[in-house]
Amino acid sequence: MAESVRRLLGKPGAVDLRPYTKLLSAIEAEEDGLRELDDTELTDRAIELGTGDLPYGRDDLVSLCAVGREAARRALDERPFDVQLLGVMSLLDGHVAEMATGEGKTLTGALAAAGFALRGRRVHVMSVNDYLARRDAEWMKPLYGMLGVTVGWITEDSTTEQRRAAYSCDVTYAPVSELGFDVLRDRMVTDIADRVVPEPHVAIIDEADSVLVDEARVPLVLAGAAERVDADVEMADIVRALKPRMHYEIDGEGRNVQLTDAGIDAVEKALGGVDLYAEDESSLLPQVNLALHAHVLLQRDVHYVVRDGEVRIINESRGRIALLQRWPDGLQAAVEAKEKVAVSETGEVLDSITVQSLILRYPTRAGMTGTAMAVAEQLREFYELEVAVIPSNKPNVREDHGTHLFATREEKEDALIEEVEEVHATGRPILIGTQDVAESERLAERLRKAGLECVVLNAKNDADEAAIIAEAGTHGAITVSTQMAGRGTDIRLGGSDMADRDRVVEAGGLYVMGYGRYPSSRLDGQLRGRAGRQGDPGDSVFFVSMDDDVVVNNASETSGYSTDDRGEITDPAWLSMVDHAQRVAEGQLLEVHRNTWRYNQLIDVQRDVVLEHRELVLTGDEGDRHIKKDRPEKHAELVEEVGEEAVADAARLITLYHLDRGWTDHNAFLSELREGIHLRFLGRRDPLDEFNRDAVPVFKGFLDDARSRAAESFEELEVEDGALDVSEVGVKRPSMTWTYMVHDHPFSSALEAVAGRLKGLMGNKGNK
Ligand SMILES: Nc1ncnc2c1ncn2[C@@H]1O[C@H](COP(=O)(O)OP(=O)(O)OP(=O)(O)O)[C@@H](O)[C@H]1O
Repeated sequence: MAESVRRLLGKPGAVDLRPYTKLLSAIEAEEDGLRELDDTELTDRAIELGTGDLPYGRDDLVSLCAVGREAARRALDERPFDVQLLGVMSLLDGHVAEMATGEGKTLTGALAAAGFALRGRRVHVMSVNDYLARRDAEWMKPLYGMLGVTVGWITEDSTTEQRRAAYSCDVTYAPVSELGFDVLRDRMVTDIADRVVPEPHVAIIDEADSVLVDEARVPLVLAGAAERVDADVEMADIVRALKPRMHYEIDGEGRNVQLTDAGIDAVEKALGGVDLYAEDESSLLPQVNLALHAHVLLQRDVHYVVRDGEVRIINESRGRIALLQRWPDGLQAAVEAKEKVAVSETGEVLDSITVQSLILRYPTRAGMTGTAMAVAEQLREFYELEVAVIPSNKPNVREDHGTHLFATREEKEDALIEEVEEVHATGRPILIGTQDVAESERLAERLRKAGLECVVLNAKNDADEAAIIAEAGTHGAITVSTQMAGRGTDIRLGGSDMADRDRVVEAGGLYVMGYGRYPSSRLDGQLRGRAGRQGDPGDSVFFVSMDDDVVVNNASETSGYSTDDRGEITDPAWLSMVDHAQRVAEGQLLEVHRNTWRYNQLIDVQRDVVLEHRELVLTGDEGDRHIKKDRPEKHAELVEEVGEEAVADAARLITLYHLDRGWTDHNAFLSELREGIHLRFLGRRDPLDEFNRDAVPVFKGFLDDARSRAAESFEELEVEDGALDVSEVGVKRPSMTWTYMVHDHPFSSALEAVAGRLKGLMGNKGNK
């Protein structure tokens, strides 16, 4: 079979592309006819395709692709390649299209969005940030216009009116977080007219693996009534004086830390001789633990940077500052105390939604990314999504070399620098991917000492990302970068203007070097994918040492190898051990994801019950009816004085208030319960069972409680100046709300990792 044909059939385990490839010649056959139409006729042709339902029948699908292709050619001066049309068809079937860097996912996504929109579906194209939401919407607007489809976009700064306008378009581009925050705010409205988000239909998710897998667990939070907590600087100073191993121990994966007996003694003494375990000191131990976590597990320039007097979290999978993110509860304040910066605002959590729950609201889901196959199992398990591996337009000629494994980090670094020197001498641009900010700075320093000038890109200067990446393909450039794998700017060979392209191509293209393997092969793949864009030449290679985190934390064996005189371990068995260690790390992340999902499922079920009831109160007379039944005399008395409508309004507001108040309190209870579960887990009971055992009965009386509280408040209502003022009976909504994302909590992930490990151990025993 010819290579070009085989490439179009698809990969084993992925969606079969044959039904799509079969249509390509029919699509092409329509092209000449369409070229003869004027623009209005072309738009009319697109609109005609709007009759009928989804999925498109064969002929309509062919016409849609042909019309879309012609519209893109006219509106954007880009004629979609066959492979992009394969992507469009897989998105329309609700799959995740895996398309390599630079293959034109933006256009692919837009054509699919238009396809859904023409058949009456509202489409939300989810981006990872404001910049991309706006850029992609504006870029694709002429195309949508020619297809008779309206498009809008939302960013963090959008006003309520702008949001409403954007949502009323057929296609709306928005960052995932803003969509989530709008959903949360809508859940709190007391007047239907204040809602902004329409009923969800179709989600097309850009960077799908990162959003659906890496960020799936991130809760988006709506908080109210901001308050300030004082930084516990004293506690931060006390734990700073503790010594590792003597006063505290860190677990093998660096996910948890615990005081030793000597540590407990030292802290008790430093606090003036208290007993940390005494009942009346029960708030002290959690504070010590928070300070200890902040001090030991969260490292500056690895997990966060301090910029402009603020602690800013680094997103692990993207390497960028995670805007709007904070650690939960006291942990954020503990890190701020550690760094001696002002404590940021905190507030009462009104409600939250995980990215995963947000996306599961959409009956139709599809996505695009450069790396999806590696998480195919999770996409199927959590979202019922299949992956369609779309071949590249031009064959990929990048050479992916294996891994060089060294005994120590020093030997790895020496070998890497030697290789940089050699490759640099040929003029090839080099991109070195590091794991964290501190590492990128240390490596850059060593390169400079060796006379190799380089540019560093990490979370500290991520604002310069576009400019740095644009020039990373310049002749002789050396760029050291943390995992800034997200999309945005291409690395063009020969620099941004490609002036020197021929010389760089001649030299062999971009040379990508990984300074250590990432905790997932997907991140490795994203780094490799920086080279070999659109058929460019390029190479990729990884340098690993036995003391890299991914090896130390996950390898079953770490001694007994032999090395050559440069310290390199060439035995293939040890090289496969590195792959194995990475798979163990991936497995752990999956287990954490699964566990969090299980917790959230129960919470989601309870939330749905509340929301369903809330909807009846908001849109109907449920609140008034209940109150009338529970407090008939008071009800009649007030109706007499102010009329039915005013009483029904007050009953609605009071009932909504008590439902929301109750939910906020229940939420706080659930998160406390979950945090506390790990203590009970030490008693070897399944934490999830424990959680359910406690969370279910507490929720049982929820609606009844809210109802009786509403009745009590109603009883106290008084008529003043001929009107009812519900704020007089304590019905006050937060004067302002604010939104943020909760960053992964080391406690719970530690707990979940332990749970996963134990389960693994038990499983192994069972197999013997
Ligand atoms: N059919 C086409 N013909 C010509 N140029 C195209 C076509 N499709 C896309 N392009 C161009 O290819 C470049 C990459 O497109 P885009 O940014 O959408 O890629 P991507 O797949 O999202 O890449 P990344 O993974 O880096 O984000 C853009 O400059 C775009 O204009």
